[in-house]
Amino acid sequence: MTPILEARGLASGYGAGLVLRGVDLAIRPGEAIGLMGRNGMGKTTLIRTLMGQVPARGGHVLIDGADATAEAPFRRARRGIAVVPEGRGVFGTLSVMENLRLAARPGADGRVDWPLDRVMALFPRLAERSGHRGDQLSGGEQQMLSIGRALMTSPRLLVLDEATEGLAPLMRDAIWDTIRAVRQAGIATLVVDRTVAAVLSLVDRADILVKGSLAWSGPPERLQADPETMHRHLGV
Ligand SMILES: Nc1ncnc2c1ncn2[C@@H]1O[C@H](COP(=O)(O)OP(=O)(O)OP(=O)(O)O)[C@@H](O)[C@H]1O
Repeated sequence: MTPILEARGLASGYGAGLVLRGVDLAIRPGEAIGLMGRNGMGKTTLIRTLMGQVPARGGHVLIDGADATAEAPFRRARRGIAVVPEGRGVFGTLSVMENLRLAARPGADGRVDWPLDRVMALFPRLAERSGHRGDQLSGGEQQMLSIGRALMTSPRLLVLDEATEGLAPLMRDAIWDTIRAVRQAGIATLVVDRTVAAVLSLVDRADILVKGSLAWSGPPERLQADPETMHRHLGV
């Protein structure tokens, strides 16, 4: 199956420093991938380079097998890739409903897989607070809203960067349940999260970045059976 999104020998960085040093990674339709690695190894930079927010300095980004390395970020997003960014990206002065409506657009082939009522059904908590302003929501509710906004674009691939960071345990569980539901709906997911056990319980494959290249890739069971690798590359 042709990957939705692929990095081939991808290199990028900031200023004089190189962060990614030739990353190969592919996400196929319906796959759930855990992008893992210790702090500062380049996970967020990889997401930003895949989406075009950080320019590639070498290698290629492919979307559906076609070179997209020079494509603008909004064009990549229109091909059905939605990112829930670290830090959430909710409009604080707009209501929950307005935040969702503003994000709405049809998916890559014109389909609307996630109309407002389906998003509201996934997040009853947001439905109850539909008139509240973004900045009146708790951190977990803002995270739900951010995921809801991403779903309003009917993505084929949802990228989640630190979606559970800073949330209380119950709220974390609610976010993991949501990611599971998104997955079951057939959407591919690329998940970056510090909660290693939760990520491994969810994904089909773990890809571990070490110093800007892919150091390990395989099924979560194989990683869990290898405490040496878990400790060396993930610090657990
Ligand atoms: N805007 C920026 N300008 C300069 N350097 C940056 C910038 N963003 C990240 N870096 C540096 O790039 C390296 C990789 O950071 P990145 O955020 O991609 O790592 P990460 O694996 O996502 O880690 P974390 O879990 O800490 O976010 C780090 O050394 C970081 O300091």
